[in-house]
Amino acid sequence: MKHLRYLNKYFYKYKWRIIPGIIFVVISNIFAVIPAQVIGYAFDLITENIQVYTLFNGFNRQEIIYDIFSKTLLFFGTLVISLYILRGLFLFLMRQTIILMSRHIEFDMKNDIYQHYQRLSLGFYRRNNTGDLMARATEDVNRVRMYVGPAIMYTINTFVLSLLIITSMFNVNAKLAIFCLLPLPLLVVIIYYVNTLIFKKSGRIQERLSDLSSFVQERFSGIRIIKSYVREDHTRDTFKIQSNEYKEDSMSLVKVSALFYPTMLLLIGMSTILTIYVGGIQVINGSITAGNIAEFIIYITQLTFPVTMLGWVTSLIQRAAASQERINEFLHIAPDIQSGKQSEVELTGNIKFEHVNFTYPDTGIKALTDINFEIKSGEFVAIIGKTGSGKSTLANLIMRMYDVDNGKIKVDGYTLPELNLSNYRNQIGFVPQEVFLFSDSIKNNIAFGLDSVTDEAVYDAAKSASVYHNIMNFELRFETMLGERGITLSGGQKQRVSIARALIKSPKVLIFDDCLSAVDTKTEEEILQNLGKIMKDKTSILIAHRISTIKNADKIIVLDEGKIVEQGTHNELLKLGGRYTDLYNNQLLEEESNVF
Ligand SMILES: Nc1ncnc2c1ncn2[C@@H]1O[C@H](COP(=O)(O)OP(=O)(O)OP(=O)(O)O)[C@@H](O)[C@H]1O
Repeated sequence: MKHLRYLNKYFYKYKWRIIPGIIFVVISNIFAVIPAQVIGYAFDLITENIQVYTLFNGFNRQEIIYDIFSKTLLFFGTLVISLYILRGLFLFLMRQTIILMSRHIEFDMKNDIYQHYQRLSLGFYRRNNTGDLMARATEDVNRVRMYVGPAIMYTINTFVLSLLIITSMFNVNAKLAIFCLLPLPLLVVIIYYVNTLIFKKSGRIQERLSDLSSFVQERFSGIRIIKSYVREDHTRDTFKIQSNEYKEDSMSLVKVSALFYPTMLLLIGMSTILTIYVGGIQVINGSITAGNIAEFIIYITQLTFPVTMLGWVTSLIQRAAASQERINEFLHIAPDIQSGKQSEVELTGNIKFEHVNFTYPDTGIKALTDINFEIKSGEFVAIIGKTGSGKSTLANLIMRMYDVDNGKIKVDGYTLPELNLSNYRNQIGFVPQEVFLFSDSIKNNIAFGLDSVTDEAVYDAAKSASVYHNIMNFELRFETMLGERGITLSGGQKQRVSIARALIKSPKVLIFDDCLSAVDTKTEEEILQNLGKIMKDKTSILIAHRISTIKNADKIIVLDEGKIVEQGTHNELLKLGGRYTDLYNNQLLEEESNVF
């Protein structure tokens, strides 16, 4: 329960909704109790009037009595209807304040959670799967909303109504009140247990459904693989098994729900029978009137719904507490990467690694060992090495996606943790190894890193990335949609759009993480030439596998198993006759064999 305390700040924020809400609940319940008393009174009046009417049998006064009698009845009827209309009005106002407040809180919470998620570092996203992140921001928030809205509203409502009704009942007759209320606690307990069971079962159904939809989503995304490996039948069978589990769970829920209403009706029926039986004896004794029985029966009917709600509300609160605990678990995670205190600086692009060691926190894989090098501002530096040698890790460390274990990375003399993170990252153009394009137009994908942009700037960036002509060949040109409902770009086109996205920022430092792999050598050369012009006097770091891509670099760093094994220019490294020369010779051999 303590987890729900987190919500108090929202209640405080919306106090001017919840306070009137409570007042409306009280008023609406007063208008629920008064009609029962009026009906009881009218009931007694009817019995008395009928007696008087029969007394005047044969006299012409009987007509006048009949007239008075029907007018009184009409008056009571109108009164009851007016009272119920007023109750309806206040019920409407109660919902308008409390349920609306719950929607505001839901909105605030979703925004807070989303904002917090964005601040968390890459490690967090690796540790938690997307489905879980989404579930906490949607389903869990929804369960908490059921607490801040309906649960609170019904709790106050049940409390106020029960208080008013029980007081009125005891005012009429204590003995009858006790008999009448006797089955109700049993009803609360049963409803609580049945509801918990229903929630547990529907939770499981929810899980099954989300497993089923993830399964279907993944299989549809991989439909090409399924078809090429002729696994349609196998996939259909797996779907059937999962679908069957969902069906079984749903059937079991239906059984429990089917028991719910009959049990409830049985207990209410018992309460009514007890009231009539005990009340009947009291009427014969003369301690209450027949009208009181009518009044009590209305009370029972009115109490039924709130009492049913009590069991429901208890399970709602339990579920909300569990959901809030899950939400809090993420909200209390502090970002691993904290921005530095240094005010914004304009980078010149001097990067220095001093004895840097780095181990991935989740896997314990030591990716970099004692890395030392310096990139002077304006240099073009290439990083090469076998797969898994730590090249992307190096790029990630420069982007400060992770912090180093020990050693220092200095940029323009500042260590990375000193720098203002957004200001720093904003000045770097990063093209990751795995291209990611949003389901949006090509133009918006290129302009992604900027708040405002001109068409010209987008065209220039596309030209520099040598993708302009490809885009112009599409019917909608730069407005062409990418992603699920749009077109699919080729691997090389995707890489070039991703490069254009980095170039449009006119970054001070540019990092290309093996993003020319799907581009043919002629286009690659063109891009590199454009880059030479754009990045003149700015720092460029290029991670590549092909020596042809990097041979003109000012410095080439050769990595192997997380260590720098060689560094120098192309010619210097060839002279060394070491690892770089081996790579060079291997690639020459490959090219020659390709020719034949
Ligand atoms: N996010 C991660 N979490 C844990 N370990 C990782 C992560 N990313 C990479 N590694 C590990 O770190 C090591 C270096 O990987 P890295 O991606 O830096 O290599 P690379 O040289 O870029 O390889 P490639 O040329 O294949 O892209 C590998 O052993 C890899 O398994």
